[in-house]
Amino acid sequence: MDDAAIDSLILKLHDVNAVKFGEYKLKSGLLTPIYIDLRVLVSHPALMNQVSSLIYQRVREEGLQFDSVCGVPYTALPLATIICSRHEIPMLIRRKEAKDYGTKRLVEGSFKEGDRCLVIEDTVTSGSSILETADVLQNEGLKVTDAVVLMDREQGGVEMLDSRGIRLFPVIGLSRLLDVLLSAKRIDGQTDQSVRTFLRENNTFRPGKQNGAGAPVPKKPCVEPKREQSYADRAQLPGVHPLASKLLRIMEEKRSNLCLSADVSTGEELLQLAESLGPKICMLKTHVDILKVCVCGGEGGRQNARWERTRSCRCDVCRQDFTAAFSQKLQASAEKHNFLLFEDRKFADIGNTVKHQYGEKDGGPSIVIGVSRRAGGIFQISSWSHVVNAHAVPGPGVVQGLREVGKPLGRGCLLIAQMSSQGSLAAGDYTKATLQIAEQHADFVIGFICGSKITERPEFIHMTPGVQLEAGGDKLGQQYTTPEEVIGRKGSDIIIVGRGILEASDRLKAAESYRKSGWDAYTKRVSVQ
Ligand SMILES: O=c1ccn([C@@H]2O[C@H](COP(=O)(O)O)[C@@H](O)[C@H]2O)c(=O)[nH]1
Repeated sequence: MDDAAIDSLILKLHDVNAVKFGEYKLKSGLLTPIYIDLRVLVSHPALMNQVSSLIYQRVREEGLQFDSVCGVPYTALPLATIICSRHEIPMLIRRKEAKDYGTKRLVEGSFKEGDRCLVIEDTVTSGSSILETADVLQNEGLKVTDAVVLMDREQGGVEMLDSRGIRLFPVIGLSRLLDVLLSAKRIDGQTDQSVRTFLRENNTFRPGKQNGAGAPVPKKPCVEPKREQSYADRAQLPGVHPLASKLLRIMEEKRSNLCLSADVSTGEELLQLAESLGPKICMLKTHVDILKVCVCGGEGGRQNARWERTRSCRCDVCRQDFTAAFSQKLQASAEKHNFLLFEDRKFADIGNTVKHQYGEKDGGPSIVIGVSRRAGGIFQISSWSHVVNAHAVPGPGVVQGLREVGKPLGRGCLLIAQMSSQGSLAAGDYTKATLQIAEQHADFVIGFICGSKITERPEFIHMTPGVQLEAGGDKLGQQYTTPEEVIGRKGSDIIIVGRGILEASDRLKAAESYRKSGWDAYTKRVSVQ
């Protein structure tokens, strides 16, 4: 890059107060002695042009290949617009929130599945804002492997993104900025030193890493490689939920991070799947409301007495599948083959209601307005399913209601932080709020349903649906990503696979392929990092 142009830009940025010294709060809440405020650029069109040119120069120098450009909202949006307009490159706009009318898209602009999108950012600290935008783009089927940033605060953003498969190319590093301001006597030696100390001591990824201004990202990381904790390590962490610990141990023992989504319509087939594929999986996910249930209320077999007693009809009319005996068989199979049961019920009501839907604390009948009623409905989920899940949309009360029933039984809950379906609204701030609810209820919430890792806290388990051996989708908006992508690049822990296995001609062989792909991606991840 043109050193003189960069030095001159640094001084101009200082002139317009885009570089401030004092005490400022970063997005993370951390107090910093230097603040880069590139929002002021919009009032200085000549400077905007200069910044955009230098960003584009960096793109060219690195020979980056892409089909479109997306600026991280909001400050980098006008920069991306100038670059795209000047060089006639298609641009995409990532919405921070989906509209509640019209197309409800999170990414505006035209693109095809698999198109490569280059991300542009104004300033990077930890890299989380770039990652957030990249996640949204990737959830829409775009490939994001490269990003360019004007100002790198050299606090671990490059390394963090590198660990998530995104190369970040900075135009200016903070050390270079300090050098220039010091030689121009814009700052004194004391300020220079205090900022450098702050940067050294506040690396958000790995302490001590300094990134040369404008230097290309090293092909190999020049920091000590950090090994990610294995499932077995995480199972032993103090404070990890006992059920999460059990699941992590099962995964390690069975060398399986595969959850089978057994979306079948008869109990017989479900039990047969549990028996035959049990050895390959760490978890069996059910939708028991797909199973045939009694439609005759016991009339069909004139077995009313039995129906009242057992809720089990088995007459020739309805051949009810979900019975107490059935759930016992399912539990026996889970015990025998060492996997957990997960009823994918997706609770989404107020605490008081979900408590009744989930079951009873003691499993007995409850009296409601003088009528004997068995809470938990016909499925009695809390009595047999180790894990359930909930949407965060009602707020923390949904978890509190489920916890009242599930915690005494040793059950655990997954919160739905993101969904695999196209146009899902569970993204961005919603995902963050979901994480907060989980953190506040970590004695019951064991992890998330999500597209990628949403927290570095190792006690939470990330489970990802929408997985097939080839990326793609179905006609109703389901989007598929591969096990390598989900486990290897997106940092999730468990792949949830349904039709990829259920529709295979040899289900056992298919389950073994998914088990192996998921496991191989995990072993690569824990040994490489
Ligand atoms: O975001 C979500 C949440 C849940 N699911 C469930 O996972 C399976 C996926 O089945 P496939 O046949 O592999 O598509 C299904 O039970 C969904 O209800 C999801 O797909 N996405």
